[in-house]
Amino acid sequence: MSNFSDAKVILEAKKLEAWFGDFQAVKGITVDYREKTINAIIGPSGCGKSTYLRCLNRIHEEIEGARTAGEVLLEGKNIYDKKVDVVDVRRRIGMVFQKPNPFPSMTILDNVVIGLRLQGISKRSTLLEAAEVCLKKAALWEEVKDKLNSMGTSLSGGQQQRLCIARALAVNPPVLLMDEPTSALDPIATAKIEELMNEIKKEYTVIIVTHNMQQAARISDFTSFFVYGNMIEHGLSSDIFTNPKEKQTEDYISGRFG
Ligand SMILES: Nc1ncnc2c1ncn2[C@@H]1O[C@H](COP(=O)(O)OP(=O)(O)OP(=O)(O)O)[C@@H](O)[C@H]1O
Repeated sequence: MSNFSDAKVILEAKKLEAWFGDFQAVKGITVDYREKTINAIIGPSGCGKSTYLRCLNRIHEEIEGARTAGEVLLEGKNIYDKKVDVVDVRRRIGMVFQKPNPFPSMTILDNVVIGLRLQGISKRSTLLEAAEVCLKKAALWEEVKDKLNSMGTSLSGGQQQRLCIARALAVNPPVLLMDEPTSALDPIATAKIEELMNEIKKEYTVIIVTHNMQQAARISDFTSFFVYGNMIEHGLSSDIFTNPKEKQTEDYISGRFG
């Protein structure tokens, strides 16, 4: 099995810290993410996984009283640099949330192409072509191709989540963050999303928070194990799930802790 040592590093967290007021939720995380890999983050509830993920595209700072320290380098450039445009950061590091959140007043088509429209693309044929490509990548095209003008919210939960994935992919982000994207879905919808992740990783780097260790083991190339804001262990998923270095990781994956 590949250890991905030839793959280019696309995103790096360096001594990344996060606070809510005086409470430190993320405590100095340093890690590299390689291009076209799936990276899982696992750990007990409340250990800072979502907060850490939200620091990787500067969404954390939107919460009142929240702040960060350290650096996140996207293709070598610190996204926390004062000169950096936050909107551009969030375009290049996309996000899919736990609960599917299609824009309620928009059709399926408009949901997918909203990011392109905001970039000034208005030609209908270009938007339709882009929508088809993204909906195919999100494994939703066959189910919606005859009803692109129906409301996004008319779809099932699993379809809505795939619509949100298509929407995130439309602006071609090199990195896609996913925060428990299947936890609100049934096993069939979950399996569909796991399948499409193998397609997504041909072009994108994915960082996914999941509570489901079988899911992490099945779909990810690398796994990080977090406890109380610290990263206890990070490595190839094949090692973490079969031969972890740290006792705490072993206890967690074997269900003795957390
Ligand atoms: N808006 C907030 N204000 C204050 N504290 C918060 C806020 N959001 C999260 N926290 C705290 O920060 C810590 C980390 O929370 P976070 O949601 O990142 O954990 P998590 O590992 O993603 O948890 P879970 O697996 O349960 O989703 C927790 O102690 C939580 O109570």
